[in-house]
Formats: sequence, C-alpha cells, structure tokens
Amino acid sequence: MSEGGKVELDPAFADRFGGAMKNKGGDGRPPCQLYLISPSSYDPGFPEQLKAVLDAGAAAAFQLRLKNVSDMEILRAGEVIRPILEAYDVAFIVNDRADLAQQLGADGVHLGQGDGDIAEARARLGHAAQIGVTCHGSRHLALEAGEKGADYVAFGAFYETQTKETQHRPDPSILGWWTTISEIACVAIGGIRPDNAKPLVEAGADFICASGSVWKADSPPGAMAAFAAVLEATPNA
Ligand SMILES: Cc1ncc(COP(=O)(O)OP(=O)(O)O)c(N)n1
Ligand SMILES: Cc1nc(C(=O)O)sc1CCOP(=O)(O)O
Ligand SMILES: [Mg+2]
Repeated sequence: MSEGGKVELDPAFADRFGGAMKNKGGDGRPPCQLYLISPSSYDPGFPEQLKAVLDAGAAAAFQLRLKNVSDMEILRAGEVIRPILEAYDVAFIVNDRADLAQQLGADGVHLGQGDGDIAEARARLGHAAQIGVTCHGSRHLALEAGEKGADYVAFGAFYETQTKETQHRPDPSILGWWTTISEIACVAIGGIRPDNAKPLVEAGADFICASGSVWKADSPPGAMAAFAAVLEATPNA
C-alpha cells in the first residue's frame, strides 16, 4: 500500500491483460472491456464459433473454463484455442489450474477461493502472468488478493446466472469502492448481458465477464456486437 492507502500499481500491469492499459488516457482508468468466458464443455465446432464472435466484437481476454473434463481435454482445447486468441490479440486465461496454464503457455490463470495459492501460481507462471482471483462480494477478500499480488479481483455474481450456482449478490457500488482504493483491475461477473451491463460499467468495472449471454444467444456474434455497442456508449466511473 502507498502512504495514501491506495494499493500501488504494479509497473508491469501496463503491459498486461491484452494491453488494456494502453488505452489509458490522462489519470483515468482505461475504458471497460469485455472478458469472455468459454462454455463449460468443448465442442469441435468451438474454434470456428470463437473466430466468428471475435470478428463481431472485441474481447480483451478469454477464459477457458471447462468443467468435469479431463486434463487432456483441457490441454487439447487450449492448444487449438491459443493461436486463435493470439491472432486476435486476446489474453488467454485458464480457469482453476495454474499447472495447466503453464503447460499451455497461457497468459494467466483465474483462481477461485479454493483453487490454490496466488504465490504458488506466481512462482509457476512468472511475473508477467495475469492472475485473477474470485472475491465474491467481499472487500476483505479483494484487499487480501491485492496484497498477495493478484492482477485483477473479480466480484459477482451481480445478476442471476444459469452458468454456475452462486451464493453472493454484491451491490455494484463495490466496484466503485474498489476503484477509489486500488489501481488493480476489477472484473464484474455473473449473468451479465448487453442489456444489463451498463450499471456495472458506470459503477467502475474495468472488465465485464460474459459467458451464457454470448454462447447461448440466438446469435453469439450478435451478442458480441451488442456488448461492443454498450461499451462504446458507456463511460466508466
Ligand atoms: C473472472 C472470473 N470470476 C470468477 C470466476 C469464478 O471462479 P470460481 O469461484 O473458482 O468458480 P469456477 O469458475 O471455477 O466454477 C471465474 N471463473 N472467472
Ligand atoms: C463463473 C462464474 N463465477 C461467478 C462468480 O460469481 O464468481 S458467476 C459465474 C458465471 C458466469 O457466467 P455467465 O456470464 O453465463 O453468468
Ligand atoms: Mg474455480
């Protein structure tokens, strides 16, 4: 922490998260960007679908979040997806597992509260890796994650979601609070759609996450275009 009580910006942060900080203008935070999360199971048609959505709207980061599958399946999917993300300049984050993130040469890992230690992930993945941490609706967890070296803290679930059972429903004001005390990025997650994203962007989210509202949409590229329009039209806090 600095003397003013604000968590200091890691100098390497400017180069992280898909170059998000490159958009930084003056003293303000960069504009809010989309953080796309994969469906929980992998379909052979997914790489083409991924290209189609990234053609329709930008994402700063993509998280490979496959559930109830073998390590081999995650590794195979990651090997196919990684060059696509590189081509679109999208940061590649692996959910849950720093070891698989390392094997895949990913840009980072997302850790839930039970998914392992930040320091161990840092030791494994290195200084430049992006390490994100689930903080539910807890200021304490976010401060702790920041002190332990997280590159972003994730708050949620802001809205009802079919993607995951959730027990926390933070108020959007936690995003604004975080931006006043820390320069570490904050991510909003949970049931976010193009038509309900605006209050979270206005409250201060640096990134909004979306999974179901893109992949389960009638037109996933259409959903991406709609997110792009909302983000373009909405200044953050
Ligand atoms: C960006 C982001 N935020 C939160 C989560 C949830 O992580 P976790 O609590 O470990 O739950 P699972 O996603 O592993 O089911 C996330 N994955 N990404
Ligand atoms: C993976 C996840 N974590 C959450 C949390 O609150 O920590 S909510 C969530 C689901 C995100 O998917 P969707 O955009 O479909 O709601
Ligand atoms: Mg997890």
